[in-house]
Amino acid sequence: MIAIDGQPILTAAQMRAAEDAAIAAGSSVTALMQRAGEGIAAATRRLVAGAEVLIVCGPGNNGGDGYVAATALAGLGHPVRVAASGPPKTDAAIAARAGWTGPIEALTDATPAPILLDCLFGTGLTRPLAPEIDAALARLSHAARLVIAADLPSGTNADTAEAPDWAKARPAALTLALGALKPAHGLHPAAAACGTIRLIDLGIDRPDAVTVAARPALPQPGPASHKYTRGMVAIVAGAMEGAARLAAVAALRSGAGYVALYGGSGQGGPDAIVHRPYEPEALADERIGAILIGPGLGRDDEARAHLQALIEADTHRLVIDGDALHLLDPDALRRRHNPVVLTPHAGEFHALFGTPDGSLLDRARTAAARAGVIVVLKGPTTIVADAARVRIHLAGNPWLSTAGTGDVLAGTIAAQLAHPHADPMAAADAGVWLHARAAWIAGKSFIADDLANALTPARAGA
Ligand SMILES: NC(=O)C1=CN([C@@H]2O[C@H](COP(=O)(O)OP(=O)(O)OC[C@H]3O[C@@H](n4cnc5c(N)ncnc54)[C@H](O)[C@@H]3O)[C@@H](O)[C@H]2O)[C@@H](O)CC1
Ligand SMILES: Nc1ncnc2c1ncn2[C@@H]1O[C@H](COP(=O)(O)OP(=O)(O)O)[C@@H](O)[C@H]1O
Ligand SMILES: [K+]
Repeated sequence: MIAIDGQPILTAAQMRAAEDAAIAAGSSVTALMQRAGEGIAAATRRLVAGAEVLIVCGPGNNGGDGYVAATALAGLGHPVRVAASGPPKTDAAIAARAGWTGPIEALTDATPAPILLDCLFGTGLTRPLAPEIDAALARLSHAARLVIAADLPSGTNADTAEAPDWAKARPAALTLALGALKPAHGLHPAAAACGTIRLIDLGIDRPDAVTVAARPALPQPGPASHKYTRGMVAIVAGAMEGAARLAAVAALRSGAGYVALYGGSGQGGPDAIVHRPYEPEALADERIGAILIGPGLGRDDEARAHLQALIEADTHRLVIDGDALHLLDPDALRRRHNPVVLTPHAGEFHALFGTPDGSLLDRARTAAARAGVIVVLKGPTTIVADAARVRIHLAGNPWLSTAGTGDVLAGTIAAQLAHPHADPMAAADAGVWLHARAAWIAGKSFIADDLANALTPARAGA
């Protein structure tokens, strides 16, 4: 059982292909199932302190994992019962079922136990749960002290992240992803139904274009550093200066060496922020590493002109956020040479790109490919994508749902992007990671100013 940072995420079809490749290379479904079932048994035993476990088994290989886990737990003297929705149908599950010598109850009248181990369906789900199965899981999960899901809470669609009613009402305490994570482990509503997620590694080779974000490697200042080598951020201020100031504080506290606000009243905020009048020539300064436009910019003609000038000048890396996303033609970005990061929330993303096919992960990647940019699609799970890669961030928390936290994120990303030689995708990733870390440091009921301030300890600990 291992932590999920940096781990690949595979769709159900990719998982089947990876499993087929492992089998072609000499493994077998039975061997993989043995490893999965034993891993589930070991993780369960560690968590439940001797309490009785009811394992519910379905007809496919998820059920097969359950029979292996039941046999392993019983072999260790752990109290365990098994209930099934019907007979096993795959060869490996039939063999696993044959290894279990205890009784098998019918799912619909099984008596509950303190621990429910859910092995009914995993990635092979082909249709929503029948009402009597959902009802049985609702009854057994409510009566249990703890629910553990094998691979996914049964009834979850691995790719779209739709979740069944029983699991939305009674999330698992622990979900053990088998072989690799699936999109549903990261995307809501399914992610909330999974509880804590851990991986049981089955030794299968997996593509890594889509992964859970890992802890970033952040540059540290050295003896030769000065303010420009740490990265200079320019922020275009507009109608609501407070938003641009929040972004400026965030940029400074997350590692930028120099932050200047262009335009606005020239006042307010910490003295470390430099105020300058808005002049296109000033923004051509070669020492600027990245320019942020959008927080509090307004949506009038002046704002539109400022955005257009920056996009056309193509002299610097850009972060485009907030109001600027409402003024943007994403297709115009394709002509640019310097990297661009867009930071839309779901509504802004929809207004910019409509609803491309597929899961949120596919949509973010499709949009990034269309505009030739890096997309940071913000939400309870934040997705960072370029045309080829997707990183998902699960570490934020719901206290971030307060005004101004998006401005803080934009400034944090701009600071990472401004660092000389920063890889743009890694910079966007690092920004989201630092922002989430700051949210945990800021505690509960924080305001965006507290979050920006918490970036100092977040950056210090990274
Ligand atoms: N991918 C891998 O490398 C491994 C996968 N394993 C397990 O295998 C699982 C996938 O196994 P399967 O492909 O057999 O699929 P599942 O065991 O998830 O379920 C498929 C079975 O359920 C039936 N079914 C699907 N939706 C249903 C519904 N709504 N109501 C009633 N019946 C329904 C199908 O007809 C089929 O018989 C994984 O989730 C994992 O638990 C492990 O055993 C070993 C390694
Ligand atoms: N329920 C939530 N759980 C986790 N993160 C959230 C949640 N709601 C919002 N966030 C995060 O808070 C930030 C909000 O940004 P945004 O929507 O632009 O707000 P604003 O424009 O008010 O600053 C994003 O980083 C988003 O991922
Ligand atoms: K399951």
